[in-house]
Amino acid sequence: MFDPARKYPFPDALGLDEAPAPHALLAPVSGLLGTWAGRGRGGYPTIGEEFTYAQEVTFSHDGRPFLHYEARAWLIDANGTPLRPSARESGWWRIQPDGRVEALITQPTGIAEISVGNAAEGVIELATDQVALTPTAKKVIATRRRYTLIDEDTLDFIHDLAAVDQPLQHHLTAQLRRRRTE
Ligand code: HEM
Repeated sequence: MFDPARKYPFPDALGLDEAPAPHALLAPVSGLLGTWAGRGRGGYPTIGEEFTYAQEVTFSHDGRPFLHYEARAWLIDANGTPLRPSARESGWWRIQPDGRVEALITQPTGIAEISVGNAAEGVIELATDQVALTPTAKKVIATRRRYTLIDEDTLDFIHDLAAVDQPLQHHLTAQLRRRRTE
């Protein structure tokens, strides 16, 4: 009989050594699998002073040719003390046989991005193909992201933003380190 309380029988894997095995199409992004944490700096012409933030990012899969992506950030002061929650987002990165990536990413600020790009040799580049906004969301026109695996434990991230009548330009730069469980 169907038991609704039963645990989901197909949990996500966070690493290559976990079941299920990653789908072959995930090869160009398999180095991202796992949980990453680190710090970044950000700014934008409309928001005054630059800010420093901490961030945690997780990429997982369930054996099919897409990644589940989840990220949350919080602002910190010069000592690293948390100040307040900041951006959160989650989504799906669909990997195509030629290394193209189609990403769907949503944010609680009323922004949904459809981004397309490419994954090759540890670099994943994504740029928005479409942005959908809820009626009260800030006017985001485009974003551009680049994730660079510096080594197996280090992930650099940059994020450019065209929004609130500003041209595409830097919003965020971060360096994340792989979080190991042992
Ligand atoms: C690590 C991720 C991010 C952090 C830490 C961050 C941080 C910030 C901060 C601190 C502000 C100033 C407003 C405030 O104090 O809350 C801001 C504004 C903004 N951010 Fe981000 N952000 C992140 C990701 C994003 C993403 C992914 C987008 C868009 C897709 C985005 C779009 C915007 C926009 C449109 C504004 C408003 C600018 C304005 O109204 O002048 N941010 N962000």
